[in-house]
Amino acid sequence: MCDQWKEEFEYAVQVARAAGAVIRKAGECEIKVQTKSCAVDLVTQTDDRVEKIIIGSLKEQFGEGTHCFIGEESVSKGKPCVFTDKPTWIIDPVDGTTNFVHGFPFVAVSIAFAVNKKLEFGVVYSCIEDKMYKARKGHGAFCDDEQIQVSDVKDINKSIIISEHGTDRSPEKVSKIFSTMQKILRIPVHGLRGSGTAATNMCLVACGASEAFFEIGIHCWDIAAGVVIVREAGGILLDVDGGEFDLMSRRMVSANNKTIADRIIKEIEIFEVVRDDAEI
Ligand SMILES: O=P(O)(O)O[C@H]1[C@H](O)[C@@H](O)[C@H](O)[C@@H](O)[C@@H]1O
Ligand SMILES: [Mg+2]
Repeated sequence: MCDQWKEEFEYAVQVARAAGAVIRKAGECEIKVQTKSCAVDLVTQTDDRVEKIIIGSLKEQFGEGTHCFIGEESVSKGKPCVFTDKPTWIIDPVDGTTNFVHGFPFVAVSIAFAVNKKLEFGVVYSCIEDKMYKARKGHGAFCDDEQIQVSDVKDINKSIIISEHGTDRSPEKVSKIFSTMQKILRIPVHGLRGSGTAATNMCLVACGASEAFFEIGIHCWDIAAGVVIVREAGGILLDVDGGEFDLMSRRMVSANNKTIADRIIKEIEIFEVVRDDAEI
């Protein structure tokens, strides 16, 4: 029983590695860029192609009927984002599409698996760096074959904090995001960072390179795999108001410990976002 989902986990690692190879290869050719919700929300043929490869191989391996799939590109094409109790794969084929387009070298494949709405495992393949982050509930978190752990820093003044500004550039949101960043810088913290991929940002918290990553506006596919990796590395997840973390809420603080999380939360200026599972 304790080894439940081991086969799915190991297969997800293989699929993520193969998907990463496709992304690397595609990055060597001309990239045709299109936009989704706005002029800075980029998508490429590679995003679509890689999502089809991942979902296709998972369906072939585990059968179509019993497993459900939430994939960034399928949802952006109108597939409802419904999170049920059924075994569900949550996939971001190319996390860091803007980085991919620009040759900025942080791009990740993110694959998570949940049952009864509880995340069982997560795989984040940072494919340009060639680093495979993975974690299964109760089995620890790893980068390649090395076990990873969050940092033990409790003093916010000795921390590096990660955040991102996302693709919504409405003046009210941009000003809240930057006001929060200013307040955090002035605590002061050692530094503020952002890799351009939420999945990778979470792995940076999990391996102790950063004490916390927070963002409002991310989607479940950006962070689902990272959630398991952070938890299994000893870290915590909270909502941006300090309440319980909710995968569909598009709000998240991941941190090495509660002291750091609470201190960051004090500074976050919250703005409204539409939930991933909202009925539209
Ligand atoms: O590259 P994506 O899969 O679209 O994910 C991005 C997201 O769109 C952006 O809002 C976040 O700030 C980035 O950290 C994501 O990973
Ligand atoms: Mg993403």
